[in-house]
Amino acid sequence: MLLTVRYLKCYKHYLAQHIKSFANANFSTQATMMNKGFRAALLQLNVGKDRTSNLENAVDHIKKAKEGGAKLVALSECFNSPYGVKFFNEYAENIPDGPSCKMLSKAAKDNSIYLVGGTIPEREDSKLFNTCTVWNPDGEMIAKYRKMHLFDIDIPGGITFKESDALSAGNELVTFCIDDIKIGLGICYDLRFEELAKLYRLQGCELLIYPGAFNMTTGPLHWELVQRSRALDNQLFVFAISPARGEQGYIAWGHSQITNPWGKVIAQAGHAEETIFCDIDLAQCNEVRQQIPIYPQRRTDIYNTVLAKK
Ligand SMILES: NC(=O)CCC(=O)C(=O)O
Repeated sequence: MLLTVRYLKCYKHYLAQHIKSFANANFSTQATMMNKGFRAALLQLNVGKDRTSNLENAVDHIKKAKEGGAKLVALSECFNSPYGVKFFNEYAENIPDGPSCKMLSKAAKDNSIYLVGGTIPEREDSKLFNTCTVWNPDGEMIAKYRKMHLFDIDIPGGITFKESDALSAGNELVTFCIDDIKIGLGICYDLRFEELAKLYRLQGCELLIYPGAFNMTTGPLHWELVQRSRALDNQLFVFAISPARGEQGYIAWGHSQITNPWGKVIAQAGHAEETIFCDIDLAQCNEVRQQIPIYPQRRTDIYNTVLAKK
């Protein structure tokens, strides 16, 4: 029932978009839309301590991404502030009234794009969250996702990080639609949790977007691998967007990436500031799902029996 309501919501949105775009059609030759797809741009940006310059840099790159034909533009985890437990409180903002959201809304509207606003530290009452917002081409916030799995790890001689010292975890899956394409949201460490991705697949998603910031210990071994795993297991596209690699504080791995439903990496950045563009053909999801039909072949009868005993 819930799924039907969600599908209808997507479909309603799809119809509204098409009626609107038909009315506004200028029959330009710019090929930003394909059959069932769009051009995406992932912005891997330098991030420093000055929030205003981080926001200005993002605005600049969003404009360039639009000029490059992107219909969807996505930013990284903590694109507006340094990533670190000691910084979350200092940089936290109310959503949607804080300066970062104001900028995201305006940038989406000025450029008439869908904008996945990376993440920002969010304050609500006495709690802080690591939160991703999504904006439509009218500058309206259409989704808000709070990181569900907090990044708490301890690798001696590598990295120790405890997000839960400052942040609270979100408790909700969040999706949004572009035309009839359903997109699920996660944030960085969420990538490691296959169950989350599977639930999104079961809700009908064809693309998962994870603003992230892997580190120099786990990044080389796991960043590409976990994305390919989520994409292959669920036969959908995965986008992950990192900040560019800095020189001090938390050093991000970089390598923002787009993986297709075959599990193939189809675009990947280096570690410096860079925008990657990619034309996404969502028809590939159905193609893989038909040719290797693992979903209907799952033995949920067995899985559920075993799980019930746990
Ligand atoms: N920001 C994060 O959640 C980092 C996740 C990470 O680096 C990992 O190894 O997982």
